Amino acid sequence: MPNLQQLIENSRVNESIANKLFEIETEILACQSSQELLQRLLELIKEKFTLTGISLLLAEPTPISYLLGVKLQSSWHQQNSRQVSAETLKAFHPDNKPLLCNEPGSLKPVLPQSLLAGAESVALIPLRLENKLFASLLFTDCDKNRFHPALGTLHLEQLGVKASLCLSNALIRDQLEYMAHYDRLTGVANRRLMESTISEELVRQRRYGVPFSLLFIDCNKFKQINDTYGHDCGDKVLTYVADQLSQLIRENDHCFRYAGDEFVITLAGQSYQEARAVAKRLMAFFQNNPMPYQDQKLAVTISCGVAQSKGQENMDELLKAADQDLYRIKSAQPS
Ligand SMILES: Nc1nc2c(ncn2[C@@H]2O[C@H](COP(=O)(O)OP(=O)(O)OP(=O)(O)O)[C@@H](O)[C@H]2O)c(=O)[nH]1
Repeated sequence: MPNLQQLIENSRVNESIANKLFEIETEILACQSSQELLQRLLELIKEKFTLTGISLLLAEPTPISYLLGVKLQSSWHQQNSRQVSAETLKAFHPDNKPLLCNEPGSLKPVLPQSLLAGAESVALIPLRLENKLFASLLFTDCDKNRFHPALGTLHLEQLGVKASLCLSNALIRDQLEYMAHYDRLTGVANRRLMESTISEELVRQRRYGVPFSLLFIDCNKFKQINDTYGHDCGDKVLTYVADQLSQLIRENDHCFRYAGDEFVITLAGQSYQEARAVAKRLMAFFQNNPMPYQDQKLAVTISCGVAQSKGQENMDELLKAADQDLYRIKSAQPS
């Protein structure tokens, strides 16, 4: 039977842990995005619970790949997270509860190399989104007894549930932000984001006198693709075009879906001649690279109109000039 002194000491420890969890929850609730939340969560846990190491194991495929896609390549994710198959992760949490282990060797396949050296015991805490396992928080400690399997996991469960709830909130914000600015089918930015990008570029051009050009792009005979191969194939073509365009332009250029089969690319700091050269390069790429579709190669080609801002015109005038150039190019093509 624990004596009174021990009970008082236990309750003091519990209260201290509850306070730390409350502080973490309060801070992460204020985060504006899921990315900010994950970063802050890991920093706070490591600091408040003085862990040897901490990392994030992300279930692959993730239920939010369209939100995480690009972010996974960031240096933060490279250093602090790791993708693990959803099946492997699920096997650690058969009852959705945290896993404690002081035989870290058995977790070697999922333990990041950087944490392996100082790990004598490990805790894995499941994070869930809409009832699906999304990730596991991975804690390591140099004390073999810190995460001894015989210990209770109530506090870790609370941490997992609270972090999951806060993450769900942040993801709703991310999704709203994404829907407002990105095209769900192709993943490239939408017309709304295009408008603010062009406005900013025009201001920059007027202030610093740097050139600014844009391309107005249309897929050739797209209606025919839809009519011949079906709407799903048409959707794949649009995604293919958007992916290729995004990869073919520079980091500070941007690709937007304008409408239907039309895309706009902004070329920061590029003159008319340079923009023409980009247009030529993009059109040639599609001429030479038909889209793999089922067991065929589908001809997918584009036409590009070009316009350069001279510093006087507004966004609509600039887009109109590029559209007229596109019309001129399309009219010259054999039907
Ligand atoms: N599959 C699919 N089709 C779309 C989408 N949005 C628009 N469309 C179709 O895109 C087609 C565009 O047709 P047009 O503007 O005539 O283009 P086109 O056939 O490429 O004609 P040209 O530009 O003269 O070569 C229309 O049939 C639209 O229904 C979409 O998200 N997915």
